[in-house]
Amino acid sequence: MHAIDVKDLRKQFKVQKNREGLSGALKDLFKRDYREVTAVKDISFQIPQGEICGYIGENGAGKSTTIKMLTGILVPTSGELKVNGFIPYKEREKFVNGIGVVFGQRSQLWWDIGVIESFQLLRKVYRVPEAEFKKRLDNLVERLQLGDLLNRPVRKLSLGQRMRCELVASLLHNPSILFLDEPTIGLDIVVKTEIRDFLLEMNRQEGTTILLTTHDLQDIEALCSRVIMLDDGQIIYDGGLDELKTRWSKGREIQFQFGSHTSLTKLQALTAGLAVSWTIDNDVTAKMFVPHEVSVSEAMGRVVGGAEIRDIKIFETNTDEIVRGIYQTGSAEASSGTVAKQPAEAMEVKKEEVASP
Ligand SMILES: Nc1ncnc2c1ncn2[C@@H]1O[C@H](COP(=O)(O)OP(=O)(O)OP(=O)(O)O)[C@@H](O)[C@H]1O
Repeated sequence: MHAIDVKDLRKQFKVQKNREGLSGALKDLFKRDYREVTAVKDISFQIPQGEICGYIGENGAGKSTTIKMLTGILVPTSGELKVNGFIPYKEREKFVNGIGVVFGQRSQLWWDIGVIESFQLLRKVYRVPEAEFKKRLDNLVERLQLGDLLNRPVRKLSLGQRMRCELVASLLHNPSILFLDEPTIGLDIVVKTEIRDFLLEMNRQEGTTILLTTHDLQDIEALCSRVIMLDDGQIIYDGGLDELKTRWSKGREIQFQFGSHTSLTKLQALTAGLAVSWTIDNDVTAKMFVPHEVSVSEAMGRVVGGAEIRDIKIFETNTDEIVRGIYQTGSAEASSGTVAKQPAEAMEVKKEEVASP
């Protein structure tokens, strides 16, 4: 059984149209016009147990709407979804025991009471036996170094401290799937690193499945072996991070430090016939850009065979730049021919939009 199984999932919202001017406002009072916004357009994917998958896309791509459907907050307009074998919006009571959720911009802790009291309340909500709760809490408190924060009210915590508490809160009932929506937003690099290390360790030790939405691609680099990219409600890429880099990076840059004075003419002569380009940094340092269609080893071989080399640096492809490039060009399908599908014809909203509590 997959941890998450989604087939042709779609979500449409009815949004009220506002007519212009005073007469428009008056007309709106008597007869409202609506338009439909399709936030998620018939997407399909499966996530096996124990995987950490990044779910990325520009603002408004449909990430949060998907997470809300997966966690039972929203009812899909059409399509199928199963999380831990349950249909989230139908079987909520059984379902919530197996999942943990952290929304980076919203707290699940009570603002004015001590952290430990919030945890105790959550223990009751999830019906975790006291002994099991204590064992789990001690372990999480140690791993996330929360010791002296437990008695403070949440409103007195820094963002980093609160986020570590949010993680503990989401894990107290030992869920097998964790949904994280922007878990490192606004945090400094030290706390971000602590949280990433903790998540990795938990995934390795306990096999927790994690679906992570983030705008911080370093989160993805640090944690995810797989990434699903959304654009305008559709999946435009689903695969490995390395493959994403290879497929969309334009090439590699290699910096050489030479043993003696060099020049553009000399370097171009060395790589004559290859479609590489050179930039001179100073008398002894230059960068060679090798596009994908040219073999890196052949290009390097030519330079190494024809000049005295002191040092070579190969620059890693920068995921930020690649992903931003894909966003800017609109749909990545244009350049890749990956998963993307055409949206189905608009469908009527058949069910309640928001799941009943
Ligand atoms: N309750 C709602 N009513 C109407 N439209 C909505 C509602 N929720 C989301 N939308 C619309 O659906 C689209 C997808 O929104 P969603 O919040 O899922 O995107 P996102 O990828 O999570 O964006 P962000 O990165 O900004 O959080 C947007 O056009 C948004 O305006």
